[in-house]
Amino acid sequence: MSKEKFEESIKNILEYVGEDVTREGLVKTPERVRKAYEFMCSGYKEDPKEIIEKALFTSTNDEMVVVKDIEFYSQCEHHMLPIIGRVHVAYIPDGKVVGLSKIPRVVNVFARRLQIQEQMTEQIAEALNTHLKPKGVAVVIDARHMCMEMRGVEKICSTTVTSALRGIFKKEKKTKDEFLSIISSSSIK
Ligand SMILES: Nc1nc2c(ncn2[C@@H]2O[C@H](COP(=O)(O)OP(=O)(O)OP(=O)(O)O)[C@@H](O)[C@H]2O)c(=O)[nH]1
Ligand SMILES: [Zn+2]
Repeated sequence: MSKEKFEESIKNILEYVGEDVTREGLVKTPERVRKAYEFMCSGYKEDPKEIIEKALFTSTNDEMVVVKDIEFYSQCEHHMLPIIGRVHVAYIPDGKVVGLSKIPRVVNVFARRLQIQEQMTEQIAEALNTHLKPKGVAVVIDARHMCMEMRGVEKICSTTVTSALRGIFKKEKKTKDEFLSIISSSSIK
């Protein structure tokens, strides 16, 4: 789709809500919104395989690696309103570790799309499981949904927690419990 068509759609929305699209503050709004959407949906153009495989390092470490409190912004696919939260990721290496920064990068790939939280949780776990091939991977997301706060049911104190477990995290309660105890101190601010 062309940039012009996108911007025309935003003008239509502004008119629909009763705005004067020619007033000073709004003249550049369609262009600004387009650029914001290009950024917020840039994850569609990114490949998690490339991100992970670029920074794999041989390691004999086989203890749990946890990257917690990775903040993210996404948008729900139902209302296109923000989902704001934190992702906690753990894996147990099997001969290879991944560059630490690549984990938040993978989170961004899936956050910067239209999402539902359950799918985003699965996609992060699946990408790491497939391309890092660890003994196990665990992903927990704790998030606020603006479609449940700013409108609709209007519940501002409620957060949603989702998880995806693979390999040893699924099989061994001890491993899962260790992960849960490491992330238990985290909460959304
Ligand atoms: N499972 C799941 N549901 C979500 C997520 N984000 C938003 N939703 C829900 O998607 C549902 C869409 O329901 P609909 O009844 O079609 O939409 P609606 O009339 O706007 O619903 P209300 O939000 O209840 O006013 C709502 O219950 C939202 O809370 C998500 O990440 N996961
Ligand atoms: Zn929603």
